[in-house]
Amino acid sequence: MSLLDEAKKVQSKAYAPYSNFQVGAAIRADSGAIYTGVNVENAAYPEGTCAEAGAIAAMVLGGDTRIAEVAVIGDSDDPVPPCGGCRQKIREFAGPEVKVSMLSRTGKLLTMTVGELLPGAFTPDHME
Ligand SMILES: O=c1ccn([C@H]2C[C@H](O)[C@@H](CO)O2)c(=O)[nH]1
Ligand SMILES: [Zn+2]
Repeated sequence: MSLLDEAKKVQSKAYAPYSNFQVGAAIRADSGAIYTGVNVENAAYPEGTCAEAGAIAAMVLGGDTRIAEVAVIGDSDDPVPPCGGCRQKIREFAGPEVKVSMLSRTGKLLTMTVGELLPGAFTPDHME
């Protein structure tokens, strides 16, 4: 199954009663393992979490810390890009060359690199 199919498979498990905007994300780690996540909203709106964040948490729990590829699917007519916070979260575990594939509900596909999504990023390298 493709990484986009993995994201699609979990999308309907999203808990999004406030926005009604269900998002599924899938990460392939360098190890080859696949991790998925969905957005989980909260009555206290700012406490909601993104699908990408859920997939990253699952990845870390699974023992992986390097991302090889990311896929995101949203309920929109246009491909759903990761929010700013998720771009930073992804960059922590992915180099600028890593591809992020974004799919709309209508099947439109957009692929960008992490470096294109977050140019000039503050990265772990800056902490050395
Ligand atoms: O890439 C994205 C964009 C949005 N959302 C979620 C956050 C919120 O629950 C809902 C509407 O913004 O979609 C994600 O999970 N990932
Ligand atoms: Zn986000």
